[in-house]
Amino acid sequence: MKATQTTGLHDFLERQRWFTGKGREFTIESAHPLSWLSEPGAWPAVRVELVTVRYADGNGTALDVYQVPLSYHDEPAELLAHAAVSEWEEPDLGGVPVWVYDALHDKAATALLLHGLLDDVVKPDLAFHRLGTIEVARDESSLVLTAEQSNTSLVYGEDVLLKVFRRVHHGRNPDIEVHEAFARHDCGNVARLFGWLDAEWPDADGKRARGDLGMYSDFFRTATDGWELAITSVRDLYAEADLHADEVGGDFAGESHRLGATTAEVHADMARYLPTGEWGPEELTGLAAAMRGRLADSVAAVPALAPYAGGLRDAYDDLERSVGSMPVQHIHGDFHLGQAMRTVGGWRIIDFEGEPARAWEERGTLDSPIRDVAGMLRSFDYAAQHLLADHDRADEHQLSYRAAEWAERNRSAFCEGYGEVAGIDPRDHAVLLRAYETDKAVYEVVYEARTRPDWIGIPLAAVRRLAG
Ligand SMILES: Nc1ncnc2c1ncn2[C@@H]1O[C@H](COP(=O)(O)OP(=O)(O)O)[C@@H](O)[C@H]1O
Ligand SMILES: O=P(O)(O)O[C@H]1O[C@H](CO)[C@@H](O[C@H]2O[C@H](CO)[C@@H](O)[C@H](O)[C@H]2O)[C@H](O)[C@H]1O
Repeated sequence: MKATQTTGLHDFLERQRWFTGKGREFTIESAHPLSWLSEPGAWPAVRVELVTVRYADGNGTALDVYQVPLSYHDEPAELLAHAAVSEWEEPDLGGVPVWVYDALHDKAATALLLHGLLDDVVKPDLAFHRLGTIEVARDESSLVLTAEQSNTSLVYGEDVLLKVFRRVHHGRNPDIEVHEAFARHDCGNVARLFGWLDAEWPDADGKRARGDLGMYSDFFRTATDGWELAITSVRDLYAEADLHADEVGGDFAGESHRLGATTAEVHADMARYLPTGEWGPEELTGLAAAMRGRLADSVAAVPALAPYAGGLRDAYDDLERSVGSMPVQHIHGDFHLGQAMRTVGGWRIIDFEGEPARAWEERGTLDSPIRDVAGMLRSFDYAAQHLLADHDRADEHQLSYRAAEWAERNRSAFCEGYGEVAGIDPRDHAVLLRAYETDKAVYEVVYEARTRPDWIGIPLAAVRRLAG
């Protein structure tokens, strides 16, 4: 690879929100091009590069593979200046100078990603898979969604969303796995899957294997996400200093109740159509050990956790001692208010990729649905507390009291809604719920320390409460 291509890709990655290696020293190990999506001789020439990044830390053994769809132009494309990657001489295009852009911002290139699906395109190392018919015009142009995220999503017209996975892995992507099972069995509550793109590329040992690159689904054009709705309700409550949560106009408890019911339906469908299992004492010991391990790593990363470590470990000891056995199944894995979209037809759940910090091999493994319930309960706490954290008002007794009241009301409503569908209120699994909530709050302390230090007080307050 020419030095200019390496440098260009290196600098481009560093500028991207989805690049998880920001702040770490890294080199571009290789860039593996997949087949051209464009016709020979056509400009722009378009293909996906799979870029392997090697990090200098961890003895230089840590590798990530990023998907970078590129469009190569034979002259500068002024309208794409914001999406410029670099310029170099491209050997696969006869060595001519090319101006290279992020293809996801280039409408001529994204058209090929739509046509690939509509025409069931198959190339030696990549294939588009379509499920049923899709109501979309061939010439519908695309827009990149601006929401902060770890992948890149495009919307074609008003109805078709293409989520391009940035960090790619061999094997099935759990987001596609869940959406495919739901689509094949006609389940509601999630976006309808229209299809996906997968590809084959060599891994670090040179072995070829397949992995998923993108997922096409329904776009909820008029939906608002649960986090936005919840914090509007919290703002209303703070504005009405003398009223209780159930007395103000923006009371959210009805929505929380319905979200609980929807969550239970999604869990029931995952249990029906995807693998399930049962964990006995051995697996529960393993689960408690994993939670203790995560706590130890987190204390090392964020020493502010240390005073609570003993109390937090009690939650894991209780789990190991008293749970005995439990059913496990596919779950969401990173469930919070931002993963629930309120449409006119009710709540829809998105993004089944699991926790971003979790090793890929662990994602999509079976777990208790109580982990998701715990995730959402933590989210109600966040929604209630975040305005106090933003304005440094956590010490105002009256507001803190109101925040706790809002969180409790909505956590309760969610559990009741869940229990009405599942037949058992998740709060009846108190030991399990406490252990999972503790595990999530510990994860959040590290997440906030790294990404939003001003918010670290939110999970730390929960840690204090959970440590007893
Ligand atoms: N089907 C959808 N309809 C409407 N908006 C969506 C849909 N899926 C995702 N979004 C929007 O895109 C954002 C990021 O999506 P998500 O699947 O969570 O991506 P990531 O895995 O990168 O976090 C969401 O917060 C939501 O605002
Ligand atoms: O949405 P992602 O899969 O990228 O999840 C990560 O980012 C979330 C933040 O957006 C983070 O969630 C935490 O903050 C939320 C408010 O912004 C709150 O509702 C969640 O309860 C809290 O955990 C999530 O943990 C992280 O994995």
